[in-house]
Amino acid sequence: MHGRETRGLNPKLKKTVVLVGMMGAGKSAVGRALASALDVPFRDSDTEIETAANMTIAEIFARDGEAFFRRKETQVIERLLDSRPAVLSTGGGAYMAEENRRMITEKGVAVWLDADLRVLWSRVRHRDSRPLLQTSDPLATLTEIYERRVPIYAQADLAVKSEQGLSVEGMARKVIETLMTRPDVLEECAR
Ligand SMILES: Nc1ncnc2c1ncn2[C@@H]1O[C@H](COP(=O)(O)OP(=O)(O)O)[C@@H](O)[C@H]1O
Ligand SMILES: O=C(O)C1=C[C@@H](OP(=O)(O)O)[C@@H](O)[C@H](O)C1
Ligand SMILES: [Mg+2]
Repeated sequence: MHGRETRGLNPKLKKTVVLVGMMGAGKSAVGRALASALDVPFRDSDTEIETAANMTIAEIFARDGEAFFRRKETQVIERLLDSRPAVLSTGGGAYMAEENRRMITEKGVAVWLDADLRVLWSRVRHRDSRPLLQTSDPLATLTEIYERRVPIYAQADLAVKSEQGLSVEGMARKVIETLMTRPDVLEECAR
């Protein structure tokens, strides 16, 4: 799936697609594939924060704390929503802030990548890059975060279910199919 060759269609993105959802839902991986398929820029709020600080997310949490990280996250999302339509992958906690939800829905469209706990755990369990999961029982922590956040993610404008076994490209295609139901977001143009 490359550029505008996607399934012979010529989709034109009219609003920034903002991917939200849990750690491991695939926001970063699917976001990159989606941007490539739609031929639009790809941005990841975590990467933007890391680049600006010249530190990893884990280092920022350790040195400056989560509250500092959340302030940077809001600033980055606000800035990125002001550029031309793109795919913006957020960090898993970004959608929890009411201010962020308001900005995202005003200027873009929020798409929840909805994966169940088992799938999420299988994707995050071997990674130590996520400071919130550096606890004595990371599965219990992930479960607690999941249960607390799901009702908020459910407020997203659109939701796409991420099943075990579906490839990143397959998931990007599923997101495009969902976006196609919203002509105010993704317009199918004649060649
Ligand atoms: N169908 C899929 N959707 C999303 N991620 C997948 C899928 N299949 C495998 N993965 C892998 O799961 C991980 C998801 O992590 P990531 O994209 O960093 O998620 P997030 O940014 O939401 O935390 C990546 O390593 C990705 O390659
Ligand atoms: O869920 C969260 O609060 C977080 C998710 C991470 O991003 P991913 O969802 O891309 O892993 C990153 O922003 C940070 O570790 C906090
Ligand atoms: Mg990510």
